[in-house]
Amino acid sequence: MTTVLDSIIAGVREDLAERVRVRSLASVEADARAQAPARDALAAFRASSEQGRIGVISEVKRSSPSKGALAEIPDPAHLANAYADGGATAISVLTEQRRFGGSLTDLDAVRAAVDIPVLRKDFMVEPYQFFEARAHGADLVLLIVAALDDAQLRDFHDITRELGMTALVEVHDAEEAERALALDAKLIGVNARNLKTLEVHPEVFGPIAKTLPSDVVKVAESGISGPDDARRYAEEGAQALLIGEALVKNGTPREGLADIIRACEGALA
Ligand SMILES: O=P(O)(O)OC[C@@H](O)[C@@H](O)c1c[nH]c2ccccc12
Repeated sequence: MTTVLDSIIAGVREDLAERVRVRSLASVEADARAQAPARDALAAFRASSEQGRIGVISEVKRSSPSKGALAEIPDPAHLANAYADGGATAISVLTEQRRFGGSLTDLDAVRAAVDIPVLRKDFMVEPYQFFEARAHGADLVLLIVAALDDAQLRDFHDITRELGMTALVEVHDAEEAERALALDAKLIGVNARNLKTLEVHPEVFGPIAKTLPSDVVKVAESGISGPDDARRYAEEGAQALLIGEALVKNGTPREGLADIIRACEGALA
């Protein structure tokens, strides 16, 4: 059966083939290696949680396969500044075009606007994309365990680290969490949205988080609609949250984000 994830990845591969045709791997890799060093995102998350403060990865996302159009975001740099001012630890920029309305141009704009770590959020299926991410100034990339086999996971995790970036390794269940731990991943996201069905199941976070070692930064992802959901995740062991929709649809994202962070005070496990 073809899942949503499969069909997204088919589109990502087509778009990628076009970029590879225009620009060689060697050229992108040279550009990646010429960048200033990536920011240490893991240190930023750890510092935040040591201060008893929830980390937030605030997302720049125009649309999604589950919700359709969310927000126009004519000026991603402006939104990124609001996120940074509101206390974001990092900013996630969707670069997938067909379903999420993102681009590498958005990544460039956000990178130029803020100093905090930036995540290139895409469906990473070829080494080329990792060099591309670094060439565009990304500090973090996403590795979706459900989309990759163990050999790919290891290879891509190695490339990520070799380029000085941090991988946010995304899991949906206990078995995927095991595969993430086998990589020695230190930043693990539990996505409450099943990428095969697009349903959100917030109850998956707590039990998986409990099985993760204490040196792993645990990120709760998807469906966080506001301060109450955020606080619940903090109480269940989240050190960081990944929030898209609720922030892009908030007319005052800086304040919305600050409210979420405030709501988690005193709740971190
Ligand atoms: O907009 P939300 O429900 O706050 O979700 C954000 C984020 O978790 C979601 O965009 C996401 C999580 N993992 C992904 C993988 C690919 C694309 C998108 C995602």
